[in-house]
Amino acid sequence: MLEMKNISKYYNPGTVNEMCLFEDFNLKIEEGEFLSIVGSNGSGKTSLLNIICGSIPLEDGQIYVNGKNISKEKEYKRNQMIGRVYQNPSLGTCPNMTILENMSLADNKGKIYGLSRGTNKARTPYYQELLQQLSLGLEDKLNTKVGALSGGQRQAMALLMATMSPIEFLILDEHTAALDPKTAELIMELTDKIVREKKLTTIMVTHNLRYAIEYGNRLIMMHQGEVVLDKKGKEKEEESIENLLDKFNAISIECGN
Ligand SMILES: Nc1ncnc2c1ncn2[C@@H]1O[C@H](COP(=O)(O)OP(=O)(O)OP(=O)(O)O)[C@@H](O)[C@H]1O
Repeated sequence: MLEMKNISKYYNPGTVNEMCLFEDFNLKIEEGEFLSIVGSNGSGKTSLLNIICGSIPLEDGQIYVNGKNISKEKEYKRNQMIGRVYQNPSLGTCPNMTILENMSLADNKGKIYGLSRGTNKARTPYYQELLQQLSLGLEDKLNTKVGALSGGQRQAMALLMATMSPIEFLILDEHTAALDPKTAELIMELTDKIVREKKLTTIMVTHNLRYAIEYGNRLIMMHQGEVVLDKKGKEKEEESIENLLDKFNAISIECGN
């Protein structure tokens, strides 16, 4: 379980550009939950993910994982229990390395030789088996540089690589936003399959309201650093794109947009 308690986050603190994004923010994510996060631009979605991953500092508050306070843990340490997939497919893979080398790198995540370029030949059949599940034919292109793959193929690999080592949390930061509709659909189906198989606690930021409704078992909407809608279970199942759009409109009107 992940718990964010009394979180305060300021950007540019102590300067004329100081901006308070989160003030006494609280969020609890249960083990095995698949949480979709939607919200207007600038509402704090990516900052929230960065706070969980330890990529940005906090002014105040604590983050607990299964009761353990990890607020002071460095990003690289938290990365051992977190798999993250970004909007840009290049960020989750090394374009100058081959598919085999990338798979090996992900396999070695968290180990002392984790940044080694060398590959463990004995693991090759296992990597091929994993790649086969993508149904993209990548298992036959092990020596192809990842930079030569399409965005969709790279994102499928990024997803596979992020979830190869044992992790507690999968963090998806608009991971289908840069893909064409058909490829985005494929990546979402693949995401759902991996999340179910590995029973991963998942946090997905998306601007795609249909994906937010269709996938996962909890949906929150953020606005100006606050959760303005939180639906779980049956309530979430009954949620519709129209309702979400109405909520978006209501928020915009409140803001005078
Ligand atoms: N490094 C930074 N320095 C200063 N302000 C920042 C920084 N990063 C984010 N912000 C501000 O914090 C607010 C929230 O940004 P964030 O990127 O978390 O929003 P978001 O909901 O992910 O937006 P989007 O949907 O556009 O990706 C915005 O007003 C943004 O300008």
